[in-house]
Amino acid sequence: MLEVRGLAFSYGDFSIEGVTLEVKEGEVVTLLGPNGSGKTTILKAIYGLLKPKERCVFIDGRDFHELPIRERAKLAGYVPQSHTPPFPYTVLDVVVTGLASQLGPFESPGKEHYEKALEKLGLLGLERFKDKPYTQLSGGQMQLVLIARALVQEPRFLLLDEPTAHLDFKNQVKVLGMVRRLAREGISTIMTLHDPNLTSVYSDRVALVKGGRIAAIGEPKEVIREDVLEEVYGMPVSVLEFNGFRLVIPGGELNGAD
Ligand SMILES: Nc1ncnc2c1ncn2[C@@H]1O[C@H](COP(=O)(O)OP(=O)(O)OP(=O)(O)O)[C@@H](O)[C@H]1O
Repeated sequence: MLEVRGLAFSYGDFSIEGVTLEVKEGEVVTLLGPNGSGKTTILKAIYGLLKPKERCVFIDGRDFHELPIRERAKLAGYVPQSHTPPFPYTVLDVVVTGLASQLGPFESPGKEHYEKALEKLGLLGLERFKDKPYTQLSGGQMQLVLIARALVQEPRFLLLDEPTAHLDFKNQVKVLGMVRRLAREGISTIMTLHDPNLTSVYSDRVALVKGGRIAAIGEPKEVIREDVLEEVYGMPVSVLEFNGFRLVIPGGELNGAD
């Protein structure tokens, strides 16, 4: 289990305060909230790219940020919103960099590492791009490659920052379907999303983030509610029930009037 206990972080004029959540084995937890509410900051602070004010991230009771880098890489994989490698790597090389922490200081990746990378590219339908320069891919293709790079580590916890942001509808469903499939294998995901409908369909639990704090947390049916979403987004919404899922559509006037 991954536990975040009272995470606090400050950029100066923006603070994260008292973020507490638990992610069990095979659970998918989504951070949902307005632009600038702090979702990416929370994810980066959990992963340790930003340093929280106090020790606050524990996996199976062990302080995650204190563990050696190799062990951390086996436990958690992080996929940023975007990433530009410093060299014109091929797609396959970018995926192999996900294994960097598993190699010795002067060790080059071997056949088995490339095979593993190719397998993860296959999972995302990207084998045909393996020799293409990563920088020549579309935004959505780059995002899928970054997911493959995290998967190649075979971590127990995946931290995905807006994994569907640049993806067409089919690829959104493919990536989130993969997140669910991994969850069945015991791999947990914490991700940020912007679409309350995808959030409702693919999450076990949802944390609504507002102003650097968790405004509400629970199963989709508990928090994807008109009163909660109206409070968090400051706009009218209507929530419908369909096949057991919560579907959110804009409320009020559709011409933009409040
Ligand atoms: N490097 C930085 N230095 C200073 N302030 C920052 C930095 N990165 C983000 N912020 C500020 O922190 C706040 C939260 O940003 P964050 O990226 O976590 O929000 P978010 O909820 O992920 O937003 P979005 O949905 O737009 O991606 C914003 O006010 C932002 O301006």
